[in-house]
Amino acid sequence: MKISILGAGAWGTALAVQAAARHEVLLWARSPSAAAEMQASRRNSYLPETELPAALQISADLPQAMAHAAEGLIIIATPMAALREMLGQLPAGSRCLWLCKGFEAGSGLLGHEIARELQPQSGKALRVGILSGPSFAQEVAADQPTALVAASEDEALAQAAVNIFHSERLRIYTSNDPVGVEVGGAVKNVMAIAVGIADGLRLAAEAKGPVGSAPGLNARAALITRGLAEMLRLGLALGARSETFMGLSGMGDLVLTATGDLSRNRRVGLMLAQGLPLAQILVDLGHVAEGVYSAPTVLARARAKGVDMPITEAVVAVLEGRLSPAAAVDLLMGRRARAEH
Ligand SMILES: NC(=O)C1=CN([C@@H]2O[C@H](COP(=O)(O)OP(=O)(O)OC[C@H]3O[C@@H](n4cnc5c(N)ncnc54)[C@H](O)[C@@H]3O)[C@@H](O)[C@H]2O)C=CC1
Ligand SMILES: O=C(CO)COP(=O)(O)O
Repeated sequence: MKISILGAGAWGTALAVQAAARHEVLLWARSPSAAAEMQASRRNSYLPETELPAALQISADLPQAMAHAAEGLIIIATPMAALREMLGQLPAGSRCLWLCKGFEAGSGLLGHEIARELQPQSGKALRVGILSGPSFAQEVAADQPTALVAASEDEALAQAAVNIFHSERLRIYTSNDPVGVEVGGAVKNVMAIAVGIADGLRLAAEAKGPVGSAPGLNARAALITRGLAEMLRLGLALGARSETFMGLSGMGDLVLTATGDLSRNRRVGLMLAQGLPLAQILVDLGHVAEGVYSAPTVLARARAKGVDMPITEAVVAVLEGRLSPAAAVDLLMGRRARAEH
């Protein structure tokens, strides 16, 4: 199978390395100098520990990448901000899965909504879906066991993802609930920032001496659980099925991202708790942290549907500098008592 992966960040590169063992894979980087550097060194600075296999083709030529997989599969591995641009350039009839997790800033749309918006304009019958789930790029590149879910209204496309990627190290499940899978991927990033903030406050308190009333492990479990409740509420309001949120793209990815220090979104929260300014955090990170861009749109869509998302609201207030990390925790703890569901 010929596969083109558009976007040579950490995740696109990890999946390219995995797939290159069994398929003819071309990895597209938007920067010609980055592509040339990868070609020469067989390394990518976004995933520095991983050697790029000799069989992996690298190119900065987008038409060439599109043509390579005209009869195969195109994977969009850019940040969410570039998904619309990439979808808009797909040749008619392409089969495409994207890896980005988030709501588009500005429009507030999920990936499948953007794809739907583009279909009638271009007259192209695209076949699209999402590949999501708990998957740190570094672990996938290192061949560590991982499970993902391929979601599409096109059952044959989700099945194609299984045929292409399923292996002893990478299990691919299918889902016909793209709304649920996308809401899970977008909201878990916001919750990872929230948990990072709480954990960061605890670490800062521990460093100073007796912990006092700083958030502890109880607070972490509470944030993850109530974060899942927010994710579920928004998902149901947008038409998702509840069982999707108990799966890999919901609870699975939420637990991974909220607790795993490889998460960039969690690291944003940890650094916010240290009092670092967001602009500096984003520069230091060197990678995309989608939750930063999605949080306001998650909140806007929740408000439009009358869905209560207090953790998301607190994260947005911290990101916008309207609330300190400590005040955000106090605000969440000070909410009136209510039934759990
Ligand atoms: N890194 C991970 O473990 C995982 C990431 N994801 C998702 O995959 C997406 C990509 O993440 P990463 O690869 O980790 O990001 P990254 O920050 O490592 O790399 C981003 C890449 O996208 C490129 N890029 C940025 N803007 C672009 C544009 N307008 N057009 C084309 N390319 C552009 C950058 O040059 C860079 O190569 C995100 O939505 C992320 O949430 C999903 C699962 C796992
Ligand atoms: O989506 C991810 C793991 O499934 C990666 O999370 P971060 O973007 O927070 O690193």
